Amino acid sequence: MAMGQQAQRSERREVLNVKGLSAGYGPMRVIHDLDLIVYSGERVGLVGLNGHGKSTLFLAIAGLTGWQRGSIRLNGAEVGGTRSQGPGRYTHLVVKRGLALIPQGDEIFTGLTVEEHLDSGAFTRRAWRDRQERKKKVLQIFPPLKKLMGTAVGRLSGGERRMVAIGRGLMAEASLYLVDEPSLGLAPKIGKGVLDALMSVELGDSAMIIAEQNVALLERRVDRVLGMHVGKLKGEAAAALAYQTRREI
Ligand SMILES: Nc1ncnc2c1ncn2[C@@H]1O[C@H](COP(=O)(O)OP(=O)(O)OP(=O)(O)O)[C@@H](O)[C@H]1O
Repeated sequence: MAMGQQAQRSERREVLNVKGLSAGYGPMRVIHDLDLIVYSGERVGLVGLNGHGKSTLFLAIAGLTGWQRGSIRLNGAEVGGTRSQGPGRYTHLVVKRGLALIPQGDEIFTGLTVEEHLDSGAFTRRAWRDRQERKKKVLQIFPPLKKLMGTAVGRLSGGERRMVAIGRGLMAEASLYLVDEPSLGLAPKIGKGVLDALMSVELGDSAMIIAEQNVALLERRVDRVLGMHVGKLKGEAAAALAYQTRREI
């Protein structure tokens, strides 16, 4: 790592600090004793084959797995621990602490318009107050949505729906954005366009983790790529899965 980069990292804040996280569903353990730190301003890629636990890691951060244990600090506050009262019991608190989860499969409501979806993403008081400003930013990132604001999402193409789902996540006043498989199910050119848009998001003091099976879409465009294999992170050292790009500082 270059000296400048090292200095820059030491000044950066830990947005996410995961220690000893295990998580799963019923008797099945999917995540195994996982550690991960993500700093403010970082865009991190998470790659790995189907079923190796990328989505489960995101769900665990949001408190949505069947069970979990271990520490998850979001902006310095503990949001992890044992979830003995069922999935989702504390998710609203994690969201208040600064999490925006953009789940795999869009989770959109076909009868609502594009604008209603975007507004629904501005769920904190501050994000709601600033929603017009935030919508403008989302429309700069996804210009095709401009003409579709009054259109019901059920009438949109797959690529447009994905833009709505991601745009809704970006409406939150979040400091950690978890984006699960943004190119999934899209034609290659459309998927690349969605990834381009995610790369253009100005993170400022926030951070983003993008889970993606298509490594080529992340290559040289994110700060780090981590590989996920059978519920464990294969850090920057695993050449086949992980590499680090160096930004000009
Ligand atoms: N809600 C659930 N209940 C039970 N098992 C689940 C649930 N969600 C995921 N799993 C299982 O957990 C394991 C990890 O799945 P996960 O979705 O986290 O992997 P992934 O790396 O994100 O892959 P994909 O890209 O397919 O989502 C798989 O064996 C999957 O079948």
